[in-house]
Amino acid sequence: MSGQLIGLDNLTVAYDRHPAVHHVSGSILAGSLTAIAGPNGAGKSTLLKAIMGELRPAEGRISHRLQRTDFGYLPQAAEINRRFPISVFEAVLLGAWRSSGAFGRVSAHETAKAREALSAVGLEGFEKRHIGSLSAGQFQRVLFARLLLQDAKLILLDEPFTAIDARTTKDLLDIVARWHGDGRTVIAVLHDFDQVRAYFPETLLIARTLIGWGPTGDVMSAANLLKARAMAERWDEDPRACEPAA
Ligand SMILES: Nc1ncnc2c1ncn2[C@@H]1O[C@H](COP(=O)(O)OP(=O)(O)OP(=O)(O)O)[C@@H](O)[C@H]1O
Repeated sequence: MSGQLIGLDNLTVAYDRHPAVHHVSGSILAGSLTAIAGPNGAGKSTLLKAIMGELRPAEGRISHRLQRTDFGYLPQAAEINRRFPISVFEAVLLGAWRSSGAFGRVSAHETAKAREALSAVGLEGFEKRHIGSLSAGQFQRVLFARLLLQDAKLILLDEPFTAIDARTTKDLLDIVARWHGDGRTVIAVLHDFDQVRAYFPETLLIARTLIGWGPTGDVMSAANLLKARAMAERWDEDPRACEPAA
């Protein structure tokens, strides 16, 4: 692992002036594999979208030297429209736009790489299927194949294993490990603490404010998890409350 890839400096992100993420500072190191964990409504997806550049900071800043094409982003399943009339193979080839351009011709090399990516996610033979006809797990495999083709330096995954069966999750976690082994930087929003502990060396635990960020074993302590839960209970009592517990 080398130096900082992304710096967060006193980052606050808001919707209609209501902060969802408060005053987060820290570094994502190049080549790191980080889970973002926290209760529902903690600001995990908001933080990921801010890192992506999809949401602008209300306060503070995000610093990096990455190009737009260096980011690979997998949104939550609910945010993806599967009625788009394209085949599995076409969906995977969308990952090649970095080299082919949005309307460019796809080279034989990219076509071969798309086939390779489909094989890596266990979807050989699915090339012509319409994406709308796939199961949730099969579709998630397609999206991972697309990311494989994209060749991004930083890969951001928002709840990639929600509603995905154990076998598919294991296969996709192997791909995450492969990205990490290749030296890519991966950040994933996850709900399953066992997965976080088993596969992610670093964790950023958030409950609107940062609770901990560092080695997973230290951050996912009983005391920190209790603190996160207590903060979430406070929002349930008063949904507008957004300042951290003292
Ligand atoms: N587009 C939006 N407009 C207004 N408020 C939003 C918007 N998106 C999220 N929020 C609010 O911001 C807060 C953080 O939401 P976010 O989706 O980032 O949380 P999360 O930790 O990813 O939650 P979950 O685990 O439930 O997916 C929540 O109170 C949510 O209602």
